[in-house]
Parts: sequence; C-alpha cells; structure tokens
Amino acid sequence: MATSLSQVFRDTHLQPKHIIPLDFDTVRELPDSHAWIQTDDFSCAYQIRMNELPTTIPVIDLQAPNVVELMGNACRRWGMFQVTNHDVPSSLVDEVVEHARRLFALPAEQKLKALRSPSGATGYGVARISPFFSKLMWHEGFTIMGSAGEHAKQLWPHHYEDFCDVMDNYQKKMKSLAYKILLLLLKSLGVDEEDQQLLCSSSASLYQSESALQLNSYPTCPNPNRAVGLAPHTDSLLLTILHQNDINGLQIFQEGIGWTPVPPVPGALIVNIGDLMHIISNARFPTVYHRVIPNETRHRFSIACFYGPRLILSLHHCPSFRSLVFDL
Ligand SMILES: O=C(O)CCC(=O)C(=O)O
Ligand SMILES: [Fe+2]
Repeated sequence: MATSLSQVFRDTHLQPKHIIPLDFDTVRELPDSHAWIQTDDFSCAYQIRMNELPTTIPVIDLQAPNVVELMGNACRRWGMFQVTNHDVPSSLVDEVVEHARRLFALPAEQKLKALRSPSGATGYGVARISPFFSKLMWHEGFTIMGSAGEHAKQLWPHHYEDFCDVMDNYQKKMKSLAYKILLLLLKSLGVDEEDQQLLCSSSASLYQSESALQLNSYPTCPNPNRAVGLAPHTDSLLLTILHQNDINGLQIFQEGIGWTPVPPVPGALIVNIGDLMHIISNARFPTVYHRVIPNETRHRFSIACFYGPRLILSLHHCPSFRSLVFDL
C-alpha cells in the first residue's frame, strides 16, 4: 500500500517543546533544557581538527568522464561526497538562503503563525528527531513539501509569492539533480540500463520520488561546547542534497576515526546516502551518521533536500534490483 511522508508523520503525538523552538533572540545563556551532558561522543577531544584529517570527503565534478566510478567509490568509502558542476545556479542557491535568512529573522510570534501542526510534516518547528533525545537542540527549521504557499501566506500575508517561487524552482532543480545522481549510483552498483529504464518508466517510477525541503537555522550560541545544533542521526530516504553556508558545523562519524568535519566548499553541494539507499545497495553504501555543532559568533544556515521514492515497493518489479538487494 502506498504511504506518503505526511501519512507516516500523521499519527505522532508530540509535546509542545518538540514542536516549538526556543526564542533564541531572547536568551543570553544556554538554558539547562539545551545543555547536553558532555560524553566522549561530544567532547572536543573526540573531534578531529581540520589539519589532522586523514583524507577528506571527495569533491566530484558531475561532468567528469569517470563520474560513475568516482561516486561509487566515494559512497562505498564515505557514504558522502560533494558535487560541483551540478547545474544549479549559484544565484538560485543564494536566493533560497536569503529567503531562509529572512524567514528565521522574523519575530518569534510571527514564525509561530506557520508552526507545524502536531500531526503535520511541514512548516516552522524544531527538528523532527528531537523527541528521541532528552535535551533540545540549538536549531529551528522550516519544512516544505510541494507548495510552500499555505505557510508562507501566514508569515507574509501580502508578499509570499516570491518565497514560494524560489522554493519551487529550487525543489525542481534538486529533484532533477537527485534523479541524475541516483541513476549514476545505480549504475555504479551494476543495475543495468534495462532495469534503470523500468524504474523510470513504470507508473511508480523513481522519478516521481517525493522530496522535502528543509531550511535549517543554527543561531549563534552562547556555549557551543555544551550545545548541539542537530543531534547525531542518519537521513531516512535515498539521498540528501545539502547546501551549507560558509560556516563549519556539519560533522560525520567515521568508525575508528571519530567525528570528521565536512568543510564548506564554495559552489559545491553535499550529497549523502540515506537509510533507503543503504538498504537497496545491500549495505555497500553506508548510511551517514552526522550531526551539527553550533557556532558562538556566526549564524549558520543550511538547506537540505531529502529525496526518496513514493512507492518503494515498486523496486520489486526490477529483476536485477531484486537480486542486488536480496541475493548478494
Ligand atoms: O545543517 C546541516 O549541515 C545538516 C542538516 C541535516 O543533517 C538535516 O537537515 O538532516
Ligand atoms: Fe541530516
């Protein structure tokens, strides 16, 4: 049976603190609710300093002749890479970030007009993973699936169209980029052309995958050593395409190495493997465990596009896919 993202989220019952972000503008000290206990996992000693990185997450040119091999290798080793030459105009990315900045700069009572409903998946609110943790995160987000109109009208009753147009354009670009990358990754896994065609032409094609856009804001934090921007998690769908502004904060966990920073590369987009891709690659691609650390002096923004199939069960129609998943 088909299950949409919003259906999955529908029946969750949440406390207000798991929906409503802190009014960050009014706090001067880290409240106890947001002070995480320092375990080994979070201590600075456990982080790698930039100049001690054993190797860095690969930056791959999407137009490179050996792009399939490069992406396959990166996903097997890291579950992540950064992509350049991706045909998403930097002016569009800048516009999205500018709109995000404008949204999160609104007064708290205005932002609350677009608050995500307890059973909803879209709108303004805390990270959806927050009910899994006893402490709260130094983060506020805004989620868009399809049109942003309904929530944008509540934020800017008379000037919401521009926001919606920019988000629509960006979602379209992200979807086609994600699709392109997905095909390259399937190729690197040995899914033949015929099955790729099948996946793309059936009524439940991967091309009709759902995408959700997540605007993330990490305000400046009075005590970043004890706070967490986004707690360690994996993304659940096939792929995530992420833009981060020029401020460090994203880290991935590497077995035997620890938390490794993902440095911002101007113009590049980060691509990371999600749980579904991990599963359909028969665990050849690791799903990436990642977190975000807030910054004391600079406000960090990121734009994540989560991409995944509407009907994951449609994969059963593809013979080589099935053998890829179940026989290897
Ligand atoms: O802000 C970031 O760099 C990461 C965001 C993220 O992991 C997410 O939205 O799931
Ligand atoms: Fe994530």
